[in-house]
Amino acid sequence: MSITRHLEELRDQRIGRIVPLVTPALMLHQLPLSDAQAEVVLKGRAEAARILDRADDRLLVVVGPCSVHDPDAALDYARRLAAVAAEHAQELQVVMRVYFEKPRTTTGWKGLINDPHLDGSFDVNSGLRVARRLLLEVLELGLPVGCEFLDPIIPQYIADTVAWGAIGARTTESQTHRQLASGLSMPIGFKNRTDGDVGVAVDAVRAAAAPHTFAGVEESGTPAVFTTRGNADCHIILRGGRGMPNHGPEQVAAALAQMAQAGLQERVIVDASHDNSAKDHERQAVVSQEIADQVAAGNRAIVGVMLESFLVGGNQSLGDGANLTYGQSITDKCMDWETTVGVLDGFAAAVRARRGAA
Ligand SMILES: O=C[C@H](O)[C@H](O)COP(=O)(O)O
Ligand SMILES: C=C(OP(=O)(O)O)C(=O)O
Repeated sequence: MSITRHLEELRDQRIGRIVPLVTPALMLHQLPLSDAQAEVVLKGRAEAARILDRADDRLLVVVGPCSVHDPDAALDYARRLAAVAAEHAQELQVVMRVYFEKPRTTTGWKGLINDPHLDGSFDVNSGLRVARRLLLEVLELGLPVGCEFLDPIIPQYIADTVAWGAIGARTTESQTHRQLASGLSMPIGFKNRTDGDVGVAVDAVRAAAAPHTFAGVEESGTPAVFTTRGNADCHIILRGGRGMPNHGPEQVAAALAQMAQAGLQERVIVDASHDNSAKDHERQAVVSQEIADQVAAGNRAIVGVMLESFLVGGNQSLGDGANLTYGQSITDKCMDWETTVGVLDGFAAAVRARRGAA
């Protein structure tokens, strides 16, 4: 058997297509951060870290669509959010959820970077460009952004714009993602596992705090061995699991006890969506109130909340990508804008009450 034939039969047996990908360096050169935008990121990261350390008694509020599928609608949302964030700046640090990578339970649309035209054409080069442009536009409004990191090379294209990051429930247990978090420049929240297990998120926080060495891709696109310094700003996010919530006082206390037992700072972000609201957007406001009540009663370990919110409530099916309702999610159900404003008012009032109780 010839060597060529040998290789043909050995390699890429299940690869259908390979398309060249723009390098991170080229994308950063074409879409650079301005000084003002960089300031928003740096300030956002520093404020988030101070809140996590309880040196700042505000709440970190990560709020925005489940996923971005229409950059115009996301920017429209960002403009409204920037105004409300400024109103509540004394009580809340608002970070907009600008999520481009969707982890799926089985299959489904995997986000704007993976399939920006929403039609299965998987134009990842455009997806990265559209995503980075939107991130810069949101920063231009003075609003820091939060992203979930899923694919381990995507941070090279966008991480410089991100003030706070998440590792999702499906990847919290993954060594690859813990290593990635250990080298990321912003605070990272680890969700509890989809079955509700909080221990894996606690383990993840410990793992990500340590230095790691692993293979990755440099800004130039060259493969490289990275050695990280460890990320001290990691924390857990309670999102419920297997249809059951874990945002109540007992479950929050139990999660904090697990953290203390592991020698970690007692601090937690609570997600009002996902299994804490049974993925029902109308329940999110109720769950938010239940979280706000704990804050108002003096719980200082609840340092932040996560909300899924968009212009229009609920969600819609992507279908063939045509005739979509403007401003409505194509992934998880979101609270509508008016409800979101009320929920943010409620969290700001809870922070004032907590201060009063201190
Ligand atoms: O938050 C988003 C979704 O819950 C997550 O991506 C999983 O979605 P799926 O179960 O619809 O695939
Ligand atoms: C995917 C998400 O959540 P989880 O990992 O908790 O399912 C999300 O917040 O978009």
